[in-house]
Amino acid sequence: MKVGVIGAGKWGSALAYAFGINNEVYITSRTPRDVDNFLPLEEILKCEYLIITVPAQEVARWLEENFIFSGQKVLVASKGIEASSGRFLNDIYKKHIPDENIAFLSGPSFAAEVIQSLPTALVVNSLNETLSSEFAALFPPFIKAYTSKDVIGAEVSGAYKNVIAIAAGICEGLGLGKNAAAALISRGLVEMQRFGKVYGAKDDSFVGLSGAGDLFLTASSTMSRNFRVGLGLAKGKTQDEIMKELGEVAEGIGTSYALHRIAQNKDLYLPIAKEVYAMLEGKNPQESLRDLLSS
Ligand SMILES: NC(=O)C1=CN([C@@H]2O[C@H](COP(=O)(O)OP(=O)(O)OC[C@H]3O[C@@H](n4cnc5c(N)ncnc54)[C@H](OP(=O)(O)O)[C@@H]3O)[C@@H](O)[C@H]2O)C=CC1
Ligand SMILES: O=C(CO)COP(=O)(O)O
Repeated sequence: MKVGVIGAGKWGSALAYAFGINNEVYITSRTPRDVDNFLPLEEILKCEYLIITVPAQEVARWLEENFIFSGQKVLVASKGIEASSGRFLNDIYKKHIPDENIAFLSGPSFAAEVIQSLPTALVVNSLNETLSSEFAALFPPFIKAYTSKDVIGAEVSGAYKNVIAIAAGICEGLGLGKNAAAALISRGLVEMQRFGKVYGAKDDSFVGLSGAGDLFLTASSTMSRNFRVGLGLAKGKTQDEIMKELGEVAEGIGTSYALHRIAQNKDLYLPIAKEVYAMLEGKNPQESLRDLLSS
């Protein structure tokens, strides 16, 4: 099968490697690179299957300026909610790609492990079950691919866990201990599930790979960029300093701003997301964690 990957950052490169095991894979990116099978975007758009890894905060503009739909089957592999509008990715993509042609990838998947062929299990989420199965069949043997119709559950899980990972990084950075981390992560899971319910997400997605699976991974490891954002905040670094050091995308930042916007508009109680937003805006992390964890 001809698969085109859009975005040659960490995740796009890892997915190009993984899908390349059983398929003919080509890759493109905003910045041209000297890597195998690199093609200009207009050539990639001719592939039957597309995997898009453009970050959530950039994708609306990218679609407007670059994407032409011509029947491609699309797997969105990014995770996040647009800060400037509070829109989910499936809302943004709707304008450009019909529901039956689009799927969303979720589950625990550090690019650095996927590119070493280390095993994991992921979920392809689409309203079109045939499309999910088609994408699931393209995965290499070291990735067990499940399918689900709960697009919104996958989206909320993938985006919200990044915000909880920032909180967990702060908890670690402040040396609050494993009990506090476990308390924060499990409350984070409940918080994202409660948020997802507002949008009709299914409980199963939160207790499975998309929710708990990805949350436990991201909120407990320095391999996570979002966790490292939290470590930086705990050390008193500013958002700008942290982003400069990181040099990669940390979607939890934009998503925290998106959740703040949504919580205000819909009058929702999102205590951990609220404190992460406040810390990104300069609140003292010790004060924030005390507000979260003490009675
Ligand atoms: N890394 C991981 O382990 C995982 C990441 N994800 C998600 O995948 C998405 C991408 O992450 P990742 O690849 O790791 O991030 P990186 O920071 O490694 O790469 C970001 C990618 O986005 C592209 N990009 C950035 N801004 C624009 C823009 N304005 N227009 C077009 N392309 C743009 C970059 O292109 P260029 O470099 O050519 O400029 C690059 O390919 C995120 O949503 C992330 O949450 C999901 C699961 C795992
Ligand atoms: O989504 C991820 C793993 O599933 C990657 O998380 P980070 O972006 O925090 O590194």
